[in-house]
Amino acid sequence: MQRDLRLDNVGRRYGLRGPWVLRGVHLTVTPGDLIRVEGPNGTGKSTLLRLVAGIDTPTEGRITGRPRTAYVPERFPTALPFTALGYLTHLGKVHGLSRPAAARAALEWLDRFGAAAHARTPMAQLSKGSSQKVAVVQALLAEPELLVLDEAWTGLDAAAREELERAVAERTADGTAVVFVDHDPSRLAGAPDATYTVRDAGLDLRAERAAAQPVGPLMTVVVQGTRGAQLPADAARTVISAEEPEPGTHRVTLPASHSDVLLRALLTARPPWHVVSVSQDPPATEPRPTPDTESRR
Ligand SMILES: Nc1ncnc2c1ncn2[C@@H]1O[C@H](COP(=O)(O)OP(=O)(O)OP(=O)(O)O)[C@@H](O)[C@H]1O
Repeated sequence: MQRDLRLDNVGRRYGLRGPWVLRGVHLTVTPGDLIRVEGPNGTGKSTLLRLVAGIDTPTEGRITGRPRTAYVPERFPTALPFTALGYLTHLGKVHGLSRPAAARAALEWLDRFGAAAHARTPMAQLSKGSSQKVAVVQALLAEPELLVLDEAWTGLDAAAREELERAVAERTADGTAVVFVDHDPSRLAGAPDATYTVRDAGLDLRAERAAAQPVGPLMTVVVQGTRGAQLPADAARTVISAEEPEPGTHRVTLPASHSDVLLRALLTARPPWHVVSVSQDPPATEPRPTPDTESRR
């Protein structure tokens, strides 16, 4: 994603005299942003996501800076005359891959989501969960610059839900912007750069990254780099807090779901970083040592 997607004074209503579902909405999505959208049922979250995804146009206002976008809709059409693999290969070709490359990527993604066994199943015969995996894979396959996920975790099994969290962390670390709605408040906890609430047809900024209270499991990772080295940008993006207790040694805290991305970024950096320790943080009910007391030990 080269530049920002901007919604300027955007409004949307259905029908000439329908009530305004959204009005006066301003939103800027920058590369690598992870943005959560929340709000009660029927307030306009899906309407907003369809505008952000570019599959709907505003009744008033402007949307500029459209990047290459992929979208997982709240309801994915299943009655398509393809097998899962046939459908995904077709989409891969639409996104510019050769047929063999598209089929290979589709199979790899289906495998990652535990659905490789259903590759040759006609779409109309897939279970709800497998069909949702195809919905997610069609979006990831496109290697978009902006990924829009409307309740994409709904219907996935636990392993696939985790895999999607991992994929989102990987994509955002690579500069893809992700805008998502999910009914589970702990989804990607601690990771969003911003959380917006749709309320009274407007969009309120509820929390920015610095103020977000992570509630999911956290990890603490201690790493050593060369003296004076800054954490690589890809790694820094995943962390909630970081300190340098002594020169060259960094202690970072991050959502456990992002640890793979952090470790990969550190180990593939040039020169690579040395990982000293990785530990799951104690549950929030146990007192946690403050950075101050730790550094005095
Ligand atoms: N295609 C449409 N035609 C007419 N009205 C629509 C259309 N899509 C949405 N609406 C109306 O717009 C309002 C907002 O709907 P939307 O689906 O965007 O809300 P939501 O917050 O995503 O809801 P939910 O949490 O239930 O998914 C609702 O009153 C809905 O009935």
